[in-house]
Order: sequence, then C-alpha cells, then structure tokens
Amino acid sequence: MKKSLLNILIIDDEKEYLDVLNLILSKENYYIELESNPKKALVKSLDAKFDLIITDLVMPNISGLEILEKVKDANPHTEVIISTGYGSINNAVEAIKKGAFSYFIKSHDPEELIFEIKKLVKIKKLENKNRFLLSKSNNRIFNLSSKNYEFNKVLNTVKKAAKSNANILLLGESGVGKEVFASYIHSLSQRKEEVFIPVNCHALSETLLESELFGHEKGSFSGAIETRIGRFESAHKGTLFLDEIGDTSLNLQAKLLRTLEDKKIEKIGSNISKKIDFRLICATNKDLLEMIKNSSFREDFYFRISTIVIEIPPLRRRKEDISDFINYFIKEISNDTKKEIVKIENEVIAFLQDYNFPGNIRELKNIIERLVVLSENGIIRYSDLPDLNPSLPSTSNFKANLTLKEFRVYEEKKYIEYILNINNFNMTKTAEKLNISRRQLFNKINEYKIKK
Ligand SMILES: Nc1ncnc2c1ncn2[C@@H]1O[C@H](COP(=O)(O)OP(=O)(O)OP(=O)(O)O)[C@@H](O)[C@H]1O
Repeated sequence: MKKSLLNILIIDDEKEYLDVLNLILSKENYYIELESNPKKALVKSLDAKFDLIITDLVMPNISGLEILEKVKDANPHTEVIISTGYGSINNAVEAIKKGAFSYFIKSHDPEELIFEIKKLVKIKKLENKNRFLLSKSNNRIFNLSSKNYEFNKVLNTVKKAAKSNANILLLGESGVGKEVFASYIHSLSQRKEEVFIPVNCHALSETLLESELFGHEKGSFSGAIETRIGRFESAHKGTLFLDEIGDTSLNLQAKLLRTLEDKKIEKIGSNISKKIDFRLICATNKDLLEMIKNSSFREDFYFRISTIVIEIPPLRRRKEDISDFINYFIKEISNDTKKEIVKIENEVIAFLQDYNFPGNIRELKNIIERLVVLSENGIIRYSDLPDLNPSLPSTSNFKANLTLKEFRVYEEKKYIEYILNINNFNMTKTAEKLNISRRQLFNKINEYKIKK
C-alpha cells in the first residue's frame, strides 16, 4: 500500500460538512478520519498519528481553540487548521497566534483548503529532509570492519537485529563501543531517517533523569521553570538509547517498565498521556544478572529490555584489529588537528599490539590522540607513549633517592592520571574505579596538580 502523504483528522459537528470535505480531499493521497462529536474529537485529536487536525472553530461544549491548545501541548509537531464562518474571523486570527497553521473560511472555494494542505505537505517534506541530513551528519563513519571471528559473529547478529523492532541490550566493558553500536543499529533500521536520541543514565541524579526522560510541566517541581519535552517524546518514531541502564534506581526501572508496556508517557505534573512510538536500545557494563540476584535490578524490567542481548568483545580479544584501528585513528585525528603523519615508529605498533587496553577502543583512541598531538616532523614516536603500566613501577622513571612516601605519591599521581585518562576525565567513573569518593578524587587532583 502506498504510504499516505498526511494523516488528517477532520472535526466538525455538522456531519454533512465532514462528508463534503472528505469527498474533496479523498482525491489526494491522504489518510482521513472524520469526527462529529466534539468531546470524542478532543480525545482522538491527541493521537500522535495525526499530522494535521482540521477543526471547526465554534462547536457545542468544546471550541476549536481548546482543541488547538490541547493538541499543541500533547503533540507539538501536529499542525492544526481552523475552519470557520465569516463571523468568527477574529477568533481564527487569535488561533494563528496560538500556533494554528492557518485558517479556512468555510464558504470559500475548497481549493483554498487544498492549497493550504499542499503547502503543509511541502513543509513536512522539507522538515523530514532536514532531520535526515542532521541524523546523517551526526552519524560519523565508524571503523566496523574486523578480521576477528568472534567480532564478525557479533556484527552479523547486529545486522539481523537492527532490521527488527526488538529491544536490544548491549553489553561490554567501558569503551568497547556500545554507543557506536547503538547508533550503527539505528542507521541500519527502518527508523534510520528518524532521530537517534542517546541518554546517559549515569550522568544525572534520579529526579533529573526522570524529568529528562519524561519531560515536565511548568511548576511541577522546584526548578521546573518551563514546560519541557522529555527524551521519550523527542525519540518519537526514532530510536532511544539508554546508556548505563544498570545505574537506574529501582523506582525508575518500575516507571520505565510501565512505559515500555504501554508505550505511553505522561510528563511529570501532567495527567495527559501520550502514545509514543520508539525503538529501545539499552547498554551497560554492569552484570545485570548479578544485580537481579542482589535485588538492585528488576527481573521483569530486565526481560523487557533484553529481547536481543549483544555482547561486544573487549579490544584485547580482537588484537588482529589493533593495527587497523591505529591507522584509522591516526587518519581521523591528523585530519582534525591538521597534523600530517608520515611515519610511526615500529616500537609503537609492537607496544600497542602487546598492550591489554583495559579502557578498550576509547583508550586506544586517547593514546593515538596524544601521540599525534606530540608528534614532530610527522613522526609518531615511542618516547611519546604515556606510561601505560602503572601497576608495575618502571625503575627507569624514578630517581633512586626517593623516600618511600615520595615514591608512593609519585606512583599514585601517575595511576590517577592514567585512570582519569582512560575514563575520559569522567570524575564519577574514575572515583568509582579507584574506590574513593569524588571529593577525595578532587583533593588528589588539586594536591598533585593533575591537568587534563
Ligand atoms: N568501531 C569504532 N570505530 C571508531 N571509533 C570507535 C569505535 N568504537 C568505539 N569508538 C570510539 O571509542 C570511544 C568509546 O566508544 P563508546 O562511547 O561507544 O563506548 P561505550 O562502550 O559506550 O563506553 P561506556 O561504557 O564508557 O559508555 C568513542 O570515542 C568512540 O568514538
């Protein structure tokens, strides 16, 4: 079946008028529903499947203006055209100020209405094109080719899973590329021309995360100065990526579970629920099954989000890909920094081939970035490598006249720098890894004058 150009709901308490409009518009490729009961119309008009609501202005019980306000509140992307008689033109102008797309005078030639609708189709097409271009420009090209059997098997599963609408759970150590995979899945899916919305569940406090996801009404809590659309709503028709899902509270998991079951959301402080169509991808580096055992993760929620589970292997298990990654990052970073690289010392490659990469691809990228920045005359040098094995004190790097305390300080500083580096200077993650509080970490950074 050919996809309709526009989904339209027409509301008018005069049934005959509805039939006339239906007849005129049915010649075009539109999907049309009619509603003559204003109360039912109000409920129907909030369905996000409609791109356009054409509503009469003056009706018993409910006015077209009321419908306009509710529609715009529930689905800001749905357009409204007000139809009215001569007597109410002032109100129709008022409606434009409140966000109506246009108005149409009932006694005029219906061609005027058809013209307005065609104008809207054109605008929607342009909007879609913009969204597509935007998502393409956000969609950097990643290095997903591999010589590793295990990784290629994972990639195959990803390609199959991407075509379905199933919820996907991505597992893997920090820095293996879970977010890269999520956006790759989106780019292969039927939703590729729609938005990809990533949310990091770790970065925000529970209240902020809830409002980030569901949105809030103005004044619903202190700090809610303005009505805000949540990420679920922004992800409508596209893909929502919840990173670090293992860091959500049990409370929020219960709320998310309900949302996944009903595919409906309510803004905090609002009782209007909205249907949202989204594909969910979650990721974590935590052991969710272990968390279920110790009651910090809901089992029913786990089953909801894990229709397909994909585990991305760490970089140390795909060493045959390291040299390709080195070249890929050198190219990318030398392009960005406008530093041309002509040579890389063999010892650098040999060292990186041997190294275990606890921070995975992110760590390799950071190392290459450092090497490119420090390179001189286009040469990437072994001597510019950071000290990558801090747990083993390298005798060549300290003077033999240090006291034990000085030595400890020396090694501690190097280790903190190292962990900060592989965690992209994320304070929370670094503190967690070091098993100290963020405050203690800040104190150490100040004490040792560690710089990014
Ligand atoms: N296949 C790849 N090609 C190019 N760059 C990659 C690839 N995989 C990962 N990266 C880069 O490595 C870094 C980490 O990737 P990403 O954020 O996807 O990892 P992650 O597993 O989600 O990490 P975390 O668990 O810490 O959130 C990013 O800078 C990303 O661009």
